[in-house]
Amino acid sequence: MSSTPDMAFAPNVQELVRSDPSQIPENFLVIRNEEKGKSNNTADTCHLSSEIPIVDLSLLSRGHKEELNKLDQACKEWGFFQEMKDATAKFFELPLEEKNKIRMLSDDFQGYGQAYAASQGQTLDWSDALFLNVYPSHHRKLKFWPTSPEGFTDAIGAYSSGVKRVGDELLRSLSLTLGMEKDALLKLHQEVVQVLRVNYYPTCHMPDNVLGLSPHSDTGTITILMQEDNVTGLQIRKGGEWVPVKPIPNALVVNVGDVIEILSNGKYKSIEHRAVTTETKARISYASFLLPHLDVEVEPFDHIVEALGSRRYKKVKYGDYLGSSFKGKLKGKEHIETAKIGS
Ligand SMILES: O=C(O)CCC(=O)C(=O)O
Ligand SMILES: [Fe+2]
Repeated sequence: MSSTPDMAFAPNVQELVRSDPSQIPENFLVIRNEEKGKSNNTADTCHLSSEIPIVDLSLLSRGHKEELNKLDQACKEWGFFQEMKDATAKFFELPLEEKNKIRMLSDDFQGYGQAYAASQGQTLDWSDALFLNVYPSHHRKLKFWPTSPEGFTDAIGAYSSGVKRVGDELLRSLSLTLGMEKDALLKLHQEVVQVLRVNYYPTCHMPDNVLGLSPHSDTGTITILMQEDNVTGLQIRKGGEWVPVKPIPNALVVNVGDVIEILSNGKYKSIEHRAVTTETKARISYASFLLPHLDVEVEPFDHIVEALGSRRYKKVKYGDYLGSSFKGKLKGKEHIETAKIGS
């Protein structure tokens, strides 16, 4: 996985706001046509948030004693979730030159910087990010891991191991839901690749004129997102509307990614989502992307194709699919069109 972000034209957003909170450089300005005349940052669409399904993880594997034990373990990692939040907040408060010690380089997407600054002239997102490979462990490049504040590396490790357990459990449940034996998806992945992206969204004095993160779907299998409890920023597109996903304390948000859409032959669609900023509160979110090994060939399952009557997606090598997604700017659900038959 590699990208070529050219940080020369993508400024650090946190620093921009720190130096002059009233300036918004032109290349960040977006025209949000779809919301003419109303602000989606406010509460007017919040009631829709209640339609987002809430799944109690402990019920997913009811009856499987062994699974329950594993979940119990995963939930005990909850303390590590708070440690992760505390350490991350301290990291982002460090001076820029300190954070830049682990900045993204042009030949790797890992580190601290502005992800998806893919080409000059594109609209930029109002956020900075820390991007790290966490699993398999031998993918970790520790030179990009923050050494300050002290203990941050351990906090990331503990948090990611909790997320991994939850992720394995979700993949087992999804296998059953897709009509297969419970380890089918885990086997298909060969080894589940887990990548962490910590997003930092500074405040913006004109939040309706920028986007924290442009609309996109995640290219992996599922994404497990931890949000802060006290500020809403994530929105999902549902029935043509942007619906805010209000944080629920101690709950993780699970997004279905493009890989599930392909494997399920479109039965489950990847979720289009974006992040908005607010005028008064900076926001941090923690996205753990679970992906197949890059060599895995992803194509619709035969039994689902037979049931639906036609094959709608091509076979794609996951590494190629992911690699080409890094080349352009995030654009809604455009990327998955390249995997559709007839495209
Ligand atoms: O900040 C959020 O809630 C969304 C993050 C996200 O979509 C991503 O990192 O892919
Ligand atoms: Fe996302």
